[in-house]
Amino acid sequence: MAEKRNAEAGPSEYPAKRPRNDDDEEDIAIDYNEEDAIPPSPPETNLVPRGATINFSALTRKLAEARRAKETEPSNLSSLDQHRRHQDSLVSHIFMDQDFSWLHLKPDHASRPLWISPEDGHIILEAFSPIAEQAQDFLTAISEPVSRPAFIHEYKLTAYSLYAAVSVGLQTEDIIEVLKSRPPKVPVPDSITSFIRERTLSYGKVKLVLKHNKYFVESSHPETLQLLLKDQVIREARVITPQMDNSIKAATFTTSKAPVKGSLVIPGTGKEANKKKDDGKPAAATPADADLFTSVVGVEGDEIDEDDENVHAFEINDARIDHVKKRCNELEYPMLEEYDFRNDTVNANLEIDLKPTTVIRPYQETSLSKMFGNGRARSGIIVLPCGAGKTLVGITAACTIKKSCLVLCTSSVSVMQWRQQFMQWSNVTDKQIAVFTADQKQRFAGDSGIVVSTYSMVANTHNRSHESKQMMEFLTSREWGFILLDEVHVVPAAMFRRVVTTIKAHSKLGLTATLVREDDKIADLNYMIGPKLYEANWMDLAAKGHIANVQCAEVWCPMTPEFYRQYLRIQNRKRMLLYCMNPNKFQACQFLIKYHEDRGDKVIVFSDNVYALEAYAKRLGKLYIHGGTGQVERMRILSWFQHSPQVNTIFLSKVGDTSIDLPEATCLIQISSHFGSRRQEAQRLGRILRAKRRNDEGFNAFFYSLVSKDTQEMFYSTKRQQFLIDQGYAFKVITHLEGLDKMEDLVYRTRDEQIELVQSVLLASESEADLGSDVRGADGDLAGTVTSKDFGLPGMPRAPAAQRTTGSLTALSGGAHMSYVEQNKSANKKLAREVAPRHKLFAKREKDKAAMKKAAANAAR
Ligand SMILES: Nc1ncnc2c1ncn2[C@@H]1O[C@H](COP(=O)(O)OP(=O)(O)OP(=O)(O)O)[C@@H](O)[C@H]1O
Repeated sequence: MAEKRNAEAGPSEYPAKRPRNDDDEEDIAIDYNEEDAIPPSPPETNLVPRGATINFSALTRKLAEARRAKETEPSNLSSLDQHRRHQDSLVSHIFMDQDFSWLHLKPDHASRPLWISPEDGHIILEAFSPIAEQAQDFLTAISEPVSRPAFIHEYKLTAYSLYAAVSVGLQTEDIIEVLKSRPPKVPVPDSITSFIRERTLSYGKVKLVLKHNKYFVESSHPETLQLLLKDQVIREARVITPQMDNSIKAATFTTSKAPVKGSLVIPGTGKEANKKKDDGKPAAATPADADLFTSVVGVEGDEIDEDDENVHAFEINDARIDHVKKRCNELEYPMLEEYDFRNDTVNANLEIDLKPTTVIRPYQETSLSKMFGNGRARSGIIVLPCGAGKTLVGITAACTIKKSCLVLCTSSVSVMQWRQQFMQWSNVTDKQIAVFTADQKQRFAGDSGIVVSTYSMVANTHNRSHESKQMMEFLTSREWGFILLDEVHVVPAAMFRRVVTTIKAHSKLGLTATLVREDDKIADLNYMIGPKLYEANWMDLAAKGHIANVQCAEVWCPMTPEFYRQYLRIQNRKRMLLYCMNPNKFQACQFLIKYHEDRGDKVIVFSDNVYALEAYAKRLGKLYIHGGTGQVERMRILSWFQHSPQVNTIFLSKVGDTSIDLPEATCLIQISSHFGSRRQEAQRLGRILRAKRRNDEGFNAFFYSLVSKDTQEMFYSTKRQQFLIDQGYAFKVITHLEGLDKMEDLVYRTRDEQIELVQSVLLASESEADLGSDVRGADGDLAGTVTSKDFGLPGMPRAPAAQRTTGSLTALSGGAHMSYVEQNKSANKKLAREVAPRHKLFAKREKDKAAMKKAAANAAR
């Protein structure tokens, strides 16, 4: 369904201009499809005023009465009786089934920061409590953060979060004990303790370990292995060697087990969450941190305590791994994957280390301690905010494992960045690191090394060139110690499956900032990659100066009468073009650019809609980059933006959402975006979180979303902000920009100009309204022309005077048409079968192209 909508939404930038050939298929489109790609039109009635009235005095009165009633409650009533009794109280009808007044507060509840819902496992934390920080560490380990604004945080206990907790070494009784002890204001409801017991009983009891190139199912609970071996699928997959007899005791053999070094402490409990395994050293904010880091990235073999007594294992056949994993999942004994890399003598070591000058930050270290806490590499996902340095986390992990490593990312730009960062942070040599992209198919020298590639290059199974086939053989025929999956959330699960099963890797690490999808596929990652090992708090990192403080604002721009009339009249996609091109938005954008340029900020303006992008950039005299802008031109513009005081603003289409590292940027203005995508909003914000000046005193970065008032855009805008609001960002609403009216050279000031603008929008073809349908660039007619011809920037190399074209040879020969539905491969296949509709599509495209050329000519006039 999501794919279908996506196809309807039009091709996204990269695929739209690339021929359907494996060698050009390295980039995957930034995919904001999922449920909100082409969402149903929101009802205009959803544009509700933000301050509904509540009768607080009546509510307070009723609450006081309820409190009085509770104080007179006989104490020997069972909780349930009390519950029922309160259902009849005056306040109950207000809170309905959310009336939890029957849960008695502990006498010292004011100093306790937690409240746990007995019904759905939601946990509320008072973030202003003195022990909130430690409680937060514990809560992020056992539950999913739902929302973390400044004062009150919300978490949720889920089966997956408990799976993750167990996987990083927490034990059932420890979780319950910590929860029951100091923090909660109310006794922990029985429903919660039994949920935790039920869910953690089997989780984490079984591990899949690759040792000496053999797979073992390992557990410190022999009865669990016995139970598994009763299952036919698992029994048949087991390898029986002559040394083992048939009893489980003999069939399992003991193996080494390392202590867990990281731990979680709630002060006052006197209890560490993983006390049973730990040596008692607290993990956070103590001098032992240095040791912890050593345990993470530089463990010597003899630091591991051998505890051969308790761990039992049986070997399973390599070929049956997938079956066994699947079966264990079905039996509710999901296998944790751990790689005992130091005992792997079969795979060659890779002699790489972090450079002595590389210092990883505390949160990077903590995240890695979750992966390497027991001396082995656990597979899973680390979630860090945009710009927080996920790349270095991945590189440190690779330097710890010291085996061949495959890095997969989303675009060829990222591939080059990963390679460059490996060179920057580690002592890896040129010969040890290779890239596999459309243009370069390198192999590393020697037995071990690093390959950086894209998901598409590895997952693609069609139309491979001879060179690519050979490269794939190289990748699939060997055993990888480590696979690093950058931006794990963007790849549809089907794609993951192919990548994860094609490549034989001992351990997997997924990195992302936004573990959200609008569909339900995010849960697949638990099975495909592993549990979430760590998730950082954005606000904490901002407070500590690791990422910038950002002021977020939504600027409401009223539609001009001419634009609004057309907006109400038109029912097709052009409505979107109308709210993007609203003259008041134009003016707000111009004003904000000027205001921030004058303050010394570097501004990025984002527009998903390429028509609007070009129109704004040309009218305001700024440089722009979109999918059709050639690589050289892109690099030139980005370099001017970074180094020239004359280029302080650039316009970017969604090609700039991810992978563009511009630490100079300090202000973002969003004029058009992809419907309700929460992920895109967060990734865009990420462009300014890495601002170089973030540690200047009182420094703030700025993020503006320009929204045309009383249009669908307001609905989408609210939805988009949700992820960031949950991370603690507050969006201010600006309804009036002080000083805008007095601005000189304000564009579209007169009614005539505005009417002319609305006419040109109406003349534009409907396809111009597509988000990211960057076909102009594919035709090579407009991309980059503003940058090379319209701007004479003294002191900068001038682009050649000749007309630029950015189309490839394939495009010239007509092959580019194939890329129209590139993003949806199954749809491509379908189209290939259905000849007639394909012709129609081509005919429509020709029509669109002609209309576009006409519009471009109009715009140029
Ligand atoms: N420990 C560190 N010391 C110094 N600089 C660091 C450290 N970690 C990260 N950085 C810098 O922070 C910036 C952001 O890092 P990186 O690009 O890895 O972020 P990211 O989390 O991958 O962001 P995004 O999700 O937006 O791609 C880079 O310029 C990087 O060099």
